[in-house]
Order: sequence, then C-alpha cells, then structure tokens
Amino acid sequence: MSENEMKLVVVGAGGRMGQTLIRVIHETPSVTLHAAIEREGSPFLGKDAGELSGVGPIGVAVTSDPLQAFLNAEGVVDFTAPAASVTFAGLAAQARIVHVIGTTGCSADDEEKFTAASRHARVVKSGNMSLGVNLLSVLTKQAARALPAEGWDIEIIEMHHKHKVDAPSGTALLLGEAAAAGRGIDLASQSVRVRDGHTGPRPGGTIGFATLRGGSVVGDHSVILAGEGELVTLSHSARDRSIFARGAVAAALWARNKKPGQYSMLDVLGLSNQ
Ligand SMILES: NC(=O)C1=CN([C@@H]2O[C@H](COP(=O)(O)OP(=O)(O)OC[C@H]3O[C@@H](n4cnc5c(N)ncnc54)[C@H](OP(=O)(O)O)[C@@H]3O)[C@@H](O)[C@H]2O)C=CC1
Ligand SMILES: O=C(O)C1=N[C@H](C(=O)O)C[C@H](O)C1
Repeated sequence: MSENEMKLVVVGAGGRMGQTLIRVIHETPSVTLHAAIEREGSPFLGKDAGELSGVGPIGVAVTSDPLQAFLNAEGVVDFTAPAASVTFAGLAAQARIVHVIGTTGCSADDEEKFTAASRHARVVKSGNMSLGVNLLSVLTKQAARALPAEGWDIEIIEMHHKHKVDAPSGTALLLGEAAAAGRGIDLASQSVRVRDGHTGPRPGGTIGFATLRGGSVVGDHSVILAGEGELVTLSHSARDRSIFARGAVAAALWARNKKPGQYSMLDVLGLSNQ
C-alpha cells in the first residue's frame, strides 16, 4: 500500500453493492480497503472481505465496530439502508471523514440528519452514482425546459430487481427533480406517484412515476416527454453494479480535500452548472 492511497471503509460489506465496492476498491490503485463493516449478528462477520467479494483473501476481516474503523480511515462508502446511513453519518461526522451515501429511500427527517452531519463531514450523496445517469439528469432538465408544459407531459418509468425495497427509485426521484427544475416547478406538489382505478384525465403540468420490479434487473430508467403526435424518450440502462461503485470511489477521492459540506454527484462530475 502506498502512503497516498485513500483509506476507505465499506459499510454493508456483504450486500450487493458492498461486495461490488470491495472489488472496485481492490482494483483501483489510489484507494485501499481499510475496513469492512456489517451489522452485529451478521453471518459475514469474521470473513475475509476479499473472499466475500470474489477477489481472493486480502487480510481485511468483516467487523461490526464502525466507529473504530472510521477513526483510522479517510472515508466511508455507504450503500445500506436509511436508518443505518443516519447512524453512519453521525459517526463519520465524529471522525471528520468523507461519507459517500448511495442509500435510497431516505425520509425528509433522514435528510436533515445528513445535513447536520455535513457540518463536520464531507458528505457526497446521490440516488445514482453513475456518470450515465447524471448526464441523463442534465439532459432531462434541458428537455423539460425546452418543451412547453402545455402540450408536453413528463412520465418517468423505472425497473429494478425483485429485491429492491424502496419506490420510486432514488434515480427516478433524481430525474423527477431535474425535470421539475427544468420546468421551474416543485416536484413534491406536482408529482403523481401512483395511479389506480378511475383516476380521471391526467392533470396538466404534473410529473408521473411508474415502478416495475422483477428478476435481476440492475436498474433501467426512462424519462418520456409525451406531446401531441410525438414522444421524446431519454433513457439509461445499468448493466453492471460496478458503474455505481466506480462513481462512489471517484466521489470519495474528489471529496478528500474538500471542506465539510454536502455535495452531489453532479458536483463531483463538474455538471452542477448545466
Ligand atoms: N446511489 C446509487 O448509485 C445506488 C444506490 N443503491 C442503494 O444502495 C442501497 C443498498 O443496495 P443493495 O446493495 O442492493 O442492498 P443489500 O440489501 O444487498 O445490501 C445492504 C447491506 O447493508 C447491510 N446493512 C443494513 N443495515 C446495516 C447496519 N446498521 N450496519 C451494517 N450493515 C448494514 C445489510 O445487512 P443485512 O442484510 O443484515 O440487513 C446488507 O448487507 C439501497 O438503498 C439501494 O437503493 C444501490 C445501487 C446504486
Ligand atoms: O436498489 C438498487 O439496486 C438501485 N438503487 C438506486 C436507485 O434507487 O435508483 C440506483 C440504481 O438504480 C440501483
């Protein structure tokens, strides 16, 4: 290990993203896996993180003591669950390190806690860490701005694997926010998240969401702008979870020398002014 390699902790190390992160960190020269964390009672505790993720033994055993790990690390990469991410945010603030949060399905209350933690930690949070989806959000904002709300309806469709527990996906909401920003409207009051039964005609100016779940789909998203007699569809298909892990590692490295604060993947990618 070279002295300049950034020491990262992966929390939720046994999960789908946790294992992918361990693989990506292992193959990225500028970072090193400092610790791998799972919850108390997890069957992964004590196992070698490299063996768990398929890269072979790396001499880092999975433990359940995040604070101890954070105090000697420079960053934590967190794709777990909302309550866990809130706890990790408090600990990352205590340790004054970088906290990259990929967890989705967080409440407004959780978001306030991340903001509070960002007084001391450098927090990078995004519903999608891939370059492609962040570019798609820029294109969505531009399309929503260019096509008039009267006559052009916006619908967002997403499909994910059958294990996903939150809906709409963090990405769908991120794309919804981009469309709302392009239109200059408030997403929370203008979104239609569910349709069932006699709904009546579509209210003009709203942004609709549709959720599909099944099989092993990594993550598909489409933004449809539907006009009279024509459709514009902007879409992204994730084929491999390493796109999210590579983005998260890039985010940790980017935030390494930043001031405490809350940042997005658009900041990391230099796309926030688009
Ligand atoms: N922003 C992005 O680019 C992406 C975001 N995601 C999001 O990341 C999250 C995780 O997804 P995925 O990997 O598929 O889910 P998994 O369920 O496969 O993994 C989550 C892991 O976190 C662990 N965990 C939960 N609570 C704790 C805790 N308190 N302490 C330590 N470990 C804990 C789980 O353990 P246990 O099983 O014991 O609960 C599990 O191993 C989801 O919110 C998903 O939407 C996913 C991909 C990309
Ligand atoms: O749970 C997943 O798997 C994914 N979650 C994120 C989301 O909610 O958008 C990102 C990606 O699509 C995969």
